[in-house]
Amino acid sequence: MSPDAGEVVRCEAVAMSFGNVRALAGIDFHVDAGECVGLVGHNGAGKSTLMHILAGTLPPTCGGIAVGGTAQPAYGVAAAHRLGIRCVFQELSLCPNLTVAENARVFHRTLRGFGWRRRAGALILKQLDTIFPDHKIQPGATVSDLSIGRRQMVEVARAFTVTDAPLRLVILDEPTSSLDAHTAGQLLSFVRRFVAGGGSCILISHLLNEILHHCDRVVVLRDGRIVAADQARAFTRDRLVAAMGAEAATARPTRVKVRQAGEIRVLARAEKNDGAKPVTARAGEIIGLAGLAGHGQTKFLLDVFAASEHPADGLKVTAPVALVAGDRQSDGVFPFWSIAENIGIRSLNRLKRGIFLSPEMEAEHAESWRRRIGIRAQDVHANILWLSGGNQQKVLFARALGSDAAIVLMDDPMRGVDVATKLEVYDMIHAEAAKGRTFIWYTTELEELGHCDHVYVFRNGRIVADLHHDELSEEKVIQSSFQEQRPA
Ligand SMILES: Nc1ncnc2c1ncn2[C@@H]1O[C@H](COP(=O)(O)OP(=O)(O)OP(=O)(O)O)[C@@H](O)[C@H]1O
Repeated sequence: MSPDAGEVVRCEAVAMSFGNVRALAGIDFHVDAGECVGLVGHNGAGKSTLMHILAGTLPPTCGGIAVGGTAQPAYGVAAAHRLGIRCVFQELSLCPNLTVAENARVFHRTLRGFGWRRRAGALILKQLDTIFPDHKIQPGATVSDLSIGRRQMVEVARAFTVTDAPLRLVILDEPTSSLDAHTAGQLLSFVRRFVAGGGSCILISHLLNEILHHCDRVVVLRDGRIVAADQARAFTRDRLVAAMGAEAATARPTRVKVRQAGEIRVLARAEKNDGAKPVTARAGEIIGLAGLAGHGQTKFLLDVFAASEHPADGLKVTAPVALVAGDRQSDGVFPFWSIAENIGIRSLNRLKRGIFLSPEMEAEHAESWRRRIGIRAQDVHANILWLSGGNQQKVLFARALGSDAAIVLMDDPMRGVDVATKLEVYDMIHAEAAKGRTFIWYTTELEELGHCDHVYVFRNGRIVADLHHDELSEEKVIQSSFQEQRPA
């Protein structure tokens, strides 16, 4: 490897296999100082694996890594940190039982001695203020009490904090997947400021507009190989999608036929005794929940879910419910179970022979969904954690859609799902709604609201707008997200 002054990191012929799964098939990849490189590819293409190798958390099966032009034969987490390479992983890595400040301290071992907690708090707060000026996160807050969006903000801010070690490259693996459009915009403009100041970033995202508008160069991975690499301005969305191998992934019209009122009614209030309008969802309706992240949408979904089991004040649910969790790490995936068990858990009654669960029926059920929703796994008996993040999310869809639930609650469910799969899932949602299934869908991706019959916008736990499909626009949703509710 020849030294290059402007080069931050380079890997040559890097390959990685997990058993007989080849995640990377020999990759040459580099990042220069002062550039943001976008990395895209289908679910399971190998993006996170490459990032783990660059962050030193996974040693490659073969190939070499050089930092600043110097080969690093003994590369690992400590070396990466010392050399200024940080990573914000897709599955967040904060310690949930520690505070925000304590999590910052874990990263910076020099923060010790008298007053370390205050100094760690000040450090992370300064970075949060810089990246997300209106974050409202307290350094003393326990991480498990924060919403997934706020945890993502802390994780991002922590990666950019500096004490004694240098900071040269920050790898961001789907950093906006749990952020609303406003907060995602703040992060992406900060990334541009960071690279303008000479820092470097790798940005992984399934939101291709983020890649096209905020990266200097784009690299496309497909089945563990680089299939395209060029300046961002040389790509169009269609060229990116085609390079990813998703021929069918052209945008389709999102207009949905507004259906007649049916017999299933979900009647709920966003917050008890607050005078807000009730949410009504009828059979076959696709209802959107919007607004800035953390303004009560997830709580509302969880309240509906709980009310389907136990009657609750002001909340009436008259049909079986399934939930697609957005925070798969804490609420969705059973980590010690196989893919088949994770898919079948919501359908146990239908997978029994006599009184016992039939492993064959469970495997058949999972196999049919593996094919239908394109879960990239060699075997449904494999542990779910062997799947890439997006493929784990597909398992959660399969669990809900394959169940008998008449109402499917979706908590920002497309986190980490690739473009082609998203379009397939949208089609499935429309087909299922046409058959009478009801969807209540919280999304941080504004364009997904176009699939909904109508949309409730949340602010501070209350519904501040009820927008019908025909009057829906991004501006109206954003405007309502920032407006306080008028007195009823
Ligand atoms: N710990 C593991 N054990 C077994 N297989 C793994 C493991 N981690 C990743 N893989 C496999 O390696 C391949 C690449 O996965 P990777 O997570 O790098 O994909 P990705 O491009 O990041 O996908 P996504 O967009 O879904 O996050 C996949 O086939 C995945 O199943």
